[in-house]
Amino acid sequence: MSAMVLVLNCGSSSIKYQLIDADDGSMPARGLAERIGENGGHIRHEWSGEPLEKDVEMPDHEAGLAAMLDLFEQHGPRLSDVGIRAVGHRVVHGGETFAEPVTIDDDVERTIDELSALAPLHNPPNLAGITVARRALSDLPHVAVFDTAFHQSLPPVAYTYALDRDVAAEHHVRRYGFHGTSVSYVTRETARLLNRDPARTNIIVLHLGNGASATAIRDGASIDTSMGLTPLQGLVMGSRSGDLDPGILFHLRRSAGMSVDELDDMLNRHSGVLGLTGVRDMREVHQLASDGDDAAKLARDIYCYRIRQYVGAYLATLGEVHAVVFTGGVGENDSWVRSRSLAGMRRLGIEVDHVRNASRGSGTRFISPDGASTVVAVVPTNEELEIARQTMSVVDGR
Ligand SMILES: Nc1ncnc2c1ncn2[C@@H]1O[C@H](COP(=O)(O)OP(=O)(O)O)[C@@H](O)[C@H]1O
Ligand SMILES: CC(=O)OP(=O)(O)O
Ligand SMILES: [Mg+2]
Repeated sequence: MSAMVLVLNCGSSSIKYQLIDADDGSMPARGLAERIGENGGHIRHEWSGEPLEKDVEMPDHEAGLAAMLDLFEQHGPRLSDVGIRAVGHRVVHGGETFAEPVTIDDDVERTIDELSALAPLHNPPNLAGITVARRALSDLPHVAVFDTAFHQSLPPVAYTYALDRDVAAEHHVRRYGFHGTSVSYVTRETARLLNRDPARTNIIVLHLGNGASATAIRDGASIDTSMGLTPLQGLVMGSRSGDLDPGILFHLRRSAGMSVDELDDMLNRHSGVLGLTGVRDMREVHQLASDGDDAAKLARDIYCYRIRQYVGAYLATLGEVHAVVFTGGVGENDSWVRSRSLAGMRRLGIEVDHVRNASRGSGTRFISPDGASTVVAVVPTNEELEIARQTMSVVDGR
């Protein structure tokens, strides 16, 4: 029987979708609907041959999903023809409730809704996608796969903030961690690359995309990670600040009169690389830097400095590290960031070979010298395949 899954990743103004075979990773179709709820809606639908580009106004996620299903019906592949088995949904926050993927029913939807307070940017659009997809594709099982699930193995010493414990307990304040679906995939791929049993492998995974995180893996399980209660903590990101002194918030509240919503918006949407430079894409930052822009040079140095500090922290946490792995759009493509982040760590067993690092491969590859005590590698992530696999594991009970 086929293992074909429709994977949906619904963001606040976009729907990313892939039709993907959980068994062999083949991907007959994929696409991206953008500018949902704004003017100038657009869908790019890729199936055999030239990608199809279409302008279509999508006032909400329901309209976005309807437009997507229309493209499948009109241009193919028709979902009824490909033997699709299930729909897999990316859900960012699963709180403490979900340590595993689950089949979605009304109760699960309600719980995801309740968790929106902990991930106001991510869970509401995830949920909107689920609600409309369950209605439109009502004869298929729908499975939620959570970014937080893989990090449920964190020990209390890593997930507990040093706050009033009663307040923290009442409001579920703890570190949850995100990007777990990606990190889980990359962990398994890395163990395979090293020819090691994942359950005996220690890895530092650097997922550097729009959001960015570092995770310490001991014996195949996540034991610490840089994102926290929300995906705002940790590394410097495209538009998020990452770590800062919480006192800054009180200072800006009192001195600049900024409201909580304004602070939230600034830290999540106008900080990080964007706040420092005016552009969010690392390629544009490099362009500015090579044109002599000092703010861009400083921003990329800060970006790499934060990564290196987390690598140092997780070396200390893990004691022994078999691999440091880069993934995500920046991690997979940006040799400058990789080399700058790990420069001067030879005495800690970490070294980047500059020829290997600079070579323009696109697949999984070592970038450390032969015989290095800690391997440095680039391992492209595939969150959609991981979501498809986890979805099928729920559907088939396998
Ligand atoms: N060739 C490249 N060099 C440097 N950075 C890149 C390159 N390609 C993509 N990126 C970065 O990757 C980011 C997107 O990462 P990705 O993991 O695809 O994002 P998402 O979190 O949306 O899945 C872009 O914003 C850009 O900064
Ligand atoms: C949780 C998170 O940060 O996701 P993304 O990188 O897709 O924004
Ligand atoms: Mg991402």
